[in-house]
Amino acid sequence: MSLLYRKQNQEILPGVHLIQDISTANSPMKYTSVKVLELDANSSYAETLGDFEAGIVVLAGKVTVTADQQRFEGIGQRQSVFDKIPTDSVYVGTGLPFSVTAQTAAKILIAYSPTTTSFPVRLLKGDIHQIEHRGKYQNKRLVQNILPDDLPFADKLLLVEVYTDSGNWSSYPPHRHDHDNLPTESLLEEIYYHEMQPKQGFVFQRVYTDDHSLDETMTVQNQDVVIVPKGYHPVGVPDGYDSYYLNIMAGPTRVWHFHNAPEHAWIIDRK
Ligand SMILES: O=C[C@H](O)[C@@H](O)[C@H](O)CC(=O)O
Repeated sequence: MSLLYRKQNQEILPGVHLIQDISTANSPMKYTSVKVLELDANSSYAETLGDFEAGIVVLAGKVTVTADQQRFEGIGQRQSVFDKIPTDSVYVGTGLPFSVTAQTAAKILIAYSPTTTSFPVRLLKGDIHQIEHRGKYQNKRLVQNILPDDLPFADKLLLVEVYTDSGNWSSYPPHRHDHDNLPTESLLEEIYYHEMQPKQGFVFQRVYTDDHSLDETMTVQNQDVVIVPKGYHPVGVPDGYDSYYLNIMAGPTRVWHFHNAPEHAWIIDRK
């Protein structure tokens, strides 16, 4: 079973192009699903959620989102993820209908997690994102938190975007969060939606468990998705290219407590 899902490009509605669609139907994931859509200007996508909550992230362009009688016009803060400007998102609670209409050519990511617990629809403006500059030496990365565990606005979903510049590593030193052992470690599945700049770039991502029963190293390309049902999941970015990924995490408890691989934890302690 590969953990790597290559980008597709299927016009599912007039002007609506499906880039990724990963769910329990075509993956081993139980808590997380994702769609990535590219919308031509003036095209629309609509859906009614079943027993799922959703986070709609405006990766690029400007859109209008309607959900549960609310309307959020002209949301989206950037033309490319590599503008490194925190963007806008909309949280939609379980069982509700929503629509997205593109005002400009746009790209959206819809993250889903199963739940019957209802939270209110909410606009998550980019300017509330908590920004972090993590790492040192060659593991520096910029983290823009979209829906972190200290924002009590969702039942299961956690959303974060990470920028890793040329020659650096992220999700590094390797960590896992696949043991339901709070407060030490939480069990969270994870989905990585990747983009590269320039687009022909690639990154290496390894997903592996302590016993190496799972140990897959992938060459990941622009708009590919890597799923992390369990295990450590470091990302290495070759010289000359910059990496972006958006992480969707969810599990039994909506808290991010991770465990660093002990043999690599020294990386953090360097002065
Ligand atoms: O577990 C979270 C994901 O691996 C990334 O969001 C990671 O934390 C990003 C990073 O710190 O490099």
